[in-house]
Amino acid sequence: MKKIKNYINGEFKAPVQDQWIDNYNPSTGAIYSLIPNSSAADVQIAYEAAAQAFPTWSETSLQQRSEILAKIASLIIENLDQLAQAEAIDNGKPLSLSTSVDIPRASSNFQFFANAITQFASEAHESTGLNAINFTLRQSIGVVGCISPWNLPLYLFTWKIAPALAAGNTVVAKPSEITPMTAYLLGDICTKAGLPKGVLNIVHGLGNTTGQAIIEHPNIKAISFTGGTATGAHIAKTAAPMFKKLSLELGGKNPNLIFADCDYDNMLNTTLRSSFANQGQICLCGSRIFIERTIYDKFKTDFIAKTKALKVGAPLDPETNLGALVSKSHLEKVKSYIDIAEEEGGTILCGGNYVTVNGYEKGYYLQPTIIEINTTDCRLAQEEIFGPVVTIMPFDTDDEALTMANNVRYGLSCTIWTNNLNRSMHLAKHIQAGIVWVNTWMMRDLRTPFGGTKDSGVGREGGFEALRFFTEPKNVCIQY
Ligand SMILES: NC(=O)C1=CN([C@@H]2O[C@H](COP(=O)(O)OP(=O)(O)OC[C@H]3O[C@@H](n4cnc5c(N)ncnc54)[C@H](O)[C@@H]3O)[C@@H](O)[C@H]2O)C=CC1
Ligand SMILES: O=C(O)/C=C/C=C(\O)C(=O)O
Repeated sequence: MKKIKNYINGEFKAPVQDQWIDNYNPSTGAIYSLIPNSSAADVQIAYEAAAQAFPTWSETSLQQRSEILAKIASLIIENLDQLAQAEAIDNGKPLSLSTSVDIPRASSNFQFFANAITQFASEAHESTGLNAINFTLRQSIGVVGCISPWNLPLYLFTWKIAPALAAGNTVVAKPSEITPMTAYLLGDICTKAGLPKGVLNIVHGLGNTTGQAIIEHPNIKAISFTGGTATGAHIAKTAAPMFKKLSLELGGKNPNLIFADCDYDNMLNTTLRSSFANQGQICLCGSRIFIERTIYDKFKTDFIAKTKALKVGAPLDPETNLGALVSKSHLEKVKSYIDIAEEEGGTILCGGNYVTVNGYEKGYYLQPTIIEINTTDCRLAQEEIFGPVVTIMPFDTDDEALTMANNVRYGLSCTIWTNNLNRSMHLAKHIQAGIVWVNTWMMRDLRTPFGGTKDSGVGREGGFEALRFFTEPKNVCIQY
């Protein structure tokens, strides 16, 4: 059985205690590799390698750092087929998606921050009348921790690592234990790109052992985390008394507000994607769909028809629209929400059942599911399901739509479908979310601030926000 190893100080290493975890292929339900369940001892070794590499890396010229990151970006593209296949097998997502989205974006993350760091500047303030000038240094923090989830494995792993490295930090990173493969393959790419030993250290293992050791480490001074809200709260509780810098990108329960005056065909096709892309396992998926009553019946009929036409299948089958869910326990969690639909007063309009895929009978497949609800005060409309399950409900007025959209503990993103400029401006201003899309979904410009409000997290990733997070400002005041 293939054994994935930790990547520490530029070398692949078995875990100190020789403890391993099974890694499942979600499309077949079979164990297909083993990964280290790294202990605090492994994290300490990774930390020491990172600490040793820090003085040199933080003083490496921006040009050199930028060239190495750009080289990683180009090697990811050279290895696109291998990485995309590995991601599809490890996560269960369609190969078409990992080939067109996940792996290209992982490359773009490195290329973007290779460029961004050469443009990052700090501020100066002249204290007029006092004969003084202030300038702000933005200094690398030191060793930082990056912890990422399983839904967009290499995409989100690199979204953290790239700015951390660009800003001159050295990194101890942990990918999700459920999808470790592409992070493992990244180690070799980093070596080939000439990233000096110890600058990036990848430690595999469970959240409550390996992850816990990273967040508790007294000298890892900043943590960038993406994952569930409960885990984010636990990290905040652990790290806050140690005064660590925290960036927490957490769950979402995003509203999709559809008005009668929208471009209907574009809305319908995009809503299908925002509902079921990656089996609905993206924190930005629009899982709560609210439709203006005058087009509700038409939308309902058309949306059901399009959803029924989606093919659930094996990730490597080019015809597949939805692959497998990431794990058996996650499949069961998502299904448990479908099972409470009736008692919550909901009606399952389509889907709702497991799918048996020929030749992949033990895989974790679920039909894309639409549930009609009549109140937003129910678990289906309040809790993050994080699967191919959406709710639909009509509204009559803009104010009602806004109230429904905001009636939730999360505040990550929102999509508004309308051709009325005033309406979109008004709603965008009053929606409680970190990201608002109008007449589009998941259109990403990596320069923009990315993150949520309320229980969707604290801090912003992306662009200079990420470089600010991964640096410590120091003001220098000179009187002349
Ligand atoms: N991007 C997002 O918004 C994501 C949201 N979720 C949500 O969270 C729910 C639970 O999914 P999980 O896989 O359990 O997510 P999780 O939040 O537990 O896992 C994310 C990462 O955090 C690590 N982790 C877990 N406990 C930790 C700890 N004590 N210290 C440090 N790191 C720790 C995990 O090993 C993984 O690398 C999902 O059903 C979904 O609703 C899950 C993944 C991504
Ligand atoms: O595009 C991005 O930067 C991020 C996308 C999705 C997530 O962060 C997520 O699903 O967690």
